[in-house]
This record gives sequence, C-alpha cells and structure tokens, in this order.
Amino acid sequence: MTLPSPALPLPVRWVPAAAARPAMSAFWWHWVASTDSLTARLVSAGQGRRFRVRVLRQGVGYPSVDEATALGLPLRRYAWLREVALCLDNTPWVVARSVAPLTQLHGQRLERLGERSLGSWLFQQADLRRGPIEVSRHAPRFVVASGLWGRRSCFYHAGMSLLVQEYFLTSMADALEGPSR
Ligand SMILES: C=C(O[C@@H]1C=C(C(=O)O)C=C[C@H]1O)C(=O)O
Repeated sequence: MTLPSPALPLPVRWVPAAAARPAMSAFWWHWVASTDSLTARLVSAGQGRRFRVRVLRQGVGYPSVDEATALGLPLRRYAWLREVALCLDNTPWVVARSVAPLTQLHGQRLERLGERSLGSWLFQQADLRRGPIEVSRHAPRFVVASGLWGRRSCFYHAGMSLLVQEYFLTSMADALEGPSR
C-alpha cells in the first residue's frame, strides 16, 4: 500500500462562520465576522502603532485545491497569488493570502499595489460585493507563525473574483489582550 506523501498538504477545512461561532469568543467573533475592511479595523485597533503591509510573496502560481474550489476554478489553472503579513509596529498580527484567476484580471495590475493594502483599494470599488465568510481552525500552508482563527471570503469586482484568506496570529491576541479562542 502506498501512503500519501507527508509533503502533500491536507486541504484546509472551512465551515460557514455561523457554524464556528459557538467555539469562538465574542472578541474573535467581532474580528472574524466583520465584513468591512480588515485593514481599516487593524489601523484603528493599533491605537497609534504603525500599520504596514509586508509582502511575503507575490506572483503567478497554482492555487491549492481548496482555493480553486472556492473560486469555482478548474484545477491547475494559473492564478495571481499574493501573501502578506499585516504588521503593527513591525509585529505581524495577520497573515493573508489572496488568489485571483489570471483570466479574470482584465489588465488589472495588482502587483503594482506593492506595500499598499489590497483592502484599501478593494473597498474603494463601488461595485464591490463580498461572498459569505468561512472559518477554519487549521493553519493554511502559507502560515508559519502560530495562529488562532482563519477566515476566507471571495470579493467580486468588475468581472473579477478574488479569494482573500486571513489568519489571525497569537501575537495579535497578545497585543490586544484578547482570548486565545
Ligand atoms: C481584504 C482586505 O485587505 C487586506 C490586505 C491584503 C493585502 O494587502 O494583500 C490582504 C488581505 C487583507 O487582509 C481588507 O482590508 O479587508
């Protein structure tokens, strides 16, 4: 019998936010279920700490199976991928990975964002729609730091869909004196 290679990542299991709520403190529910800009919320919660988007990785690649499924994209189709750490005073509070099918970009040069927040651009788009928020307790592959809750949702703008996954780190709970769940 051949065992699956340990190098193959397990797919991350996502559930609707409401299904995760009983296991979540009110503190984290407030962060996880919010549908406005996380960037804006972090700036405000930072209380004068300097907010910075640190780009960890950006470019063209293949989405994972669960990412492709969330976007309704056939497997092995190229996408634009962006992984960032959202930092306050240089401490990462959230890590995020965004995935957009290449064929839907219609000339949008998202790499030009650089260290500007994707959220601050997205939330300026008048036609922006956001799909339902899903939650996971399992750290996705792109997260190396220890985290508490992950969430994801798709944004839709000008014929483009963009899956945004955000993982809240223990450093954020520590800084805000929030609970660990
Ligand atoms: C979607 C938002 O944008 C945030 C900023 C990101 C970036 O710059 O890559 C990625 C995900 C989000 O955490 C938001 O602010 O709500």
